[in-house]
Amino acid sequence: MAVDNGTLPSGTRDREIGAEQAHLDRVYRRLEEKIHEAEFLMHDAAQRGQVGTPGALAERDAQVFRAGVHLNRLNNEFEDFLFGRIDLLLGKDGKKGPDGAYTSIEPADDAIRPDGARQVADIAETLHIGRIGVLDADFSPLVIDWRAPAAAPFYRSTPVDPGRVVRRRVIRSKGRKVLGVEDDLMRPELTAHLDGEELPALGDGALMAALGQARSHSMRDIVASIQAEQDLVIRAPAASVTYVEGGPGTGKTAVALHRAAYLLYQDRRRYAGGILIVSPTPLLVAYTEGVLPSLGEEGQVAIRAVGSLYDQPDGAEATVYDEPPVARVKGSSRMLKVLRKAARGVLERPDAPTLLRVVAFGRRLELEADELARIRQATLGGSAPVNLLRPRARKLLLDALWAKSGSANRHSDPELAAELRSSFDEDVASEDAFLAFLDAWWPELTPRLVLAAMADEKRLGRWSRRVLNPGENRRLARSLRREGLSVHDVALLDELQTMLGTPARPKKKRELTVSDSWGLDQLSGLEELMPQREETQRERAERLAQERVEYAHVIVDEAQDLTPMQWRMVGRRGRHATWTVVGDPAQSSWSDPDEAAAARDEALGTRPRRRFELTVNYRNPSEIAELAAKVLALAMPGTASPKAVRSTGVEPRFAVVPDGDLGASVRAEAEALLDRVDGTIGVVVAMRRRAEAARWLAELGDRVVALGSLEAKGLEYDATVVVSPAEIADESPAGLRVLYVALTRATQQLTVVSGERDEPDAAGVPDLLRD
Ligand SMILES: Nc1ncnc2c1ncn2[C@@H]1O[C@H](COP(=O)(O)OP(=O)(O)OP(=O)(O)O)[C@@H](O)[C@H]1O
Repeated sequence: MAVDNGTLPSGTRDREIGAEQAHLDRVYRRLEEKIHEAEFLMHDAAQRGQVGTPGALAERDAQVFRAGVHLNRLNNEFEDFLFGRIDLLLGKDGKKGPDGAYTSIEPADDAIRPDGARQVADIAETLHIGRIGVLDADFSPLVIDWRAPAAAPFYRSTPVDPGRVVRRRVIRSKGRKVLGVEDDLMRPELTAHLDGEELPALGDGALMAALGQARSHSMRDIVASIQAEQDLVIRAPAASVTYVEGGPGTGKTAVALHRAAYLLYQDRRRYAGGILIVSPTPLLVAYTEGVLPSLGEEGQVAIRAVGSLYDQPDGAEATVYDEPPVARVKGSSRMLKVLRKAARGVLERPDAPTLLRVVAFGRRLELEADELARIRQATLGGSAPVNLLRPRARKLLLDALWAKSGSANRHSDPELAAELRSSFDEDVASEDAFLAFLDAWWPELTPRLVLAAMADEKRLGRWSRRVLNPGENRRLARSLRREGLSVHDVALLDELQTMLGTPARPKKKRELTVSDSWGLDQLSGLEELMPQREETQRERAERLAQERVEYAHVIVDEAQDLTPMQWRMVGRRGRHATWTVVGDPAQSSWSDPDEAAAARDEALGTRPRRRFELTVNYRNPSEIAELAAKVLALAMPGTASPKAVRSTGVEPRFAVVPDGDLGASVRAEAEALLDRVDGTIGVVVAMRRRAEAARWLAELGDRVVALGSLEAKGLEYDATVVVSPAEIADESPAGLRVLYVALTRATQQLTVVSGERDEPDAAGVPDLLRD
């Protein structure tokens, strides 16, 4: 095989790029034809509109909508629209699938022949892979959608198990221009010919090219370089629970996002119910938000931070992080018992009315405090949602007043007696005094109201007796008195919403949009180029959350971090869903992983699990991965680190700061890194130093970001500065695991800054990072 190690004729690269350019030109010509088809459709639809019957008008609207979306999409110049190519040997059975490609994975027995000492073969099929599929006018595939079965060998083939693939090529293009190609040979020993010419291989391979690129503040898709073990997860059937574990940088988040796009492609009808991706922080949501649109999927997927899963009526967002001891209480399933008592006990307010006085049948009737308390207790028996018990409370009040009125024995005839009772009820229940009393005595409760009541330490103490100790009770009440919602409060609010229930109200009918009226059945021909919805991802997420619907598939990223209460909240959104759960126990910031695992199992129910493991670290160079492994050995002895796939030759740097001068030193280290890397720099500090660190770095521009250790979850930077490992490790019972997360965020360079507390040695290496 002709490999480009400097020996290939100089024109080979230009010729190969020229061939790909010719193919891309052909694809664009075909796309232009499709634009004309779409324009024709719009024109035709406008004509139909003139007919004027309601049916014709609706049809016109639908057609104009579809054609408009279609045009829009086609007119967009996709970066990397076409990104891959595979050159394949003849298949075993010579059969073609619906996309026009041969279906066999294995080569035919005589595909490879000996030729003296060499093995030779002819390329029987060349497929181009892209973000969406495009068929030529004769239905031959010009571009295969990356999610189609025929594209799977592009990802699955390896030199150990090449199947029919001889050469895998990644094509770099921008708009209509091919910029370069990177080849990987799956059968390097083979001399293969295409159209009589020997097949050359150019470049160092696409993966290394992708991994070496500078990072920005948005994650990129990895569609051109998905690796075989990742592809297995992405294409796993969506039955029950797909469970994926892997260390830092193994591509769990990337795989989860590509899986969402794959599932939609596979079964759009099934996932019309929506896919929910739960992410640990708003920062990670912002970082990953662009990946699905780049894969051609937006509308059906909602990416939400776990702290904004429950929509506040006032649109408030949870921004506060609780101190670890408080977070531990709020996240624990012990809170369930406390919340149940609070949701009911909150009706006993100090300012609740203690006397009901009405006039009925000309008599004054009264119910006093102890009678009212008995009625409340009788109403609250059982576990029905409190807000739904108001009609029952009203009924029991009327019963008690009726008994007091002495009218029960006025008639022996049951019909007359019933009539009298009903006119009594009508009289009393329409009386202003009764209505005002009911509103004050049994108001409609909101989760925020109950949480606010729990801020009163004495009342909370009554509800948490024998569940929380006095110290926990005090800290919890104090945290609820503070301004702003914490991330952990959100799961409590969501639980309370379930306990309180929402009284039935007349429903506002959602406006029927064109895309709703146009069923998926009716799509034809052009759909490979069209998104199905006009809503953006964010709008869709907001609408789904507002309607509090359940989802058809739930993907949980950084699953190791969900607390038991958060698992309950997420579980309620996927009671009938299939699930993909990705995580790494070694990165868990939750202090009691066993309790969280039990809650996870409860949320996922008895659905069978299919487990996958990702084993290769694509983020950190080996120099950084080796340092992080020392903390892993302390945090989770016996756990294997993922293998780093590359090395940069740059060892981590250790800096020691005389106490008191931390800010200036950290700023100097970050500034130095600005010259050494092209992309972003993350400075990770203990949570309590977040605000301070933002001030230290304020003038360094937007390539530098200050992060609390918990906020660093899932993110990555070209370079990181980790400030005082000991401070991060001491901050919570899960501190060593949080430090492990902090140390594994860099793609190029790492600087560790230590203070006295870190006990650095002469070389500046802190105690925690020494052998
Ligand atoms: N096949 C691949 N080709 C190119 N880049 C890849 C590939 N797989 C992963 N990466 C890159 O490696 C980095 C780490 O991926 P990702 O963030 O998905 O890992 P993770 O397992 O979620 O990490 P963590 O557990 O630390 O959050 C990302 O920049 C991602 O784009």
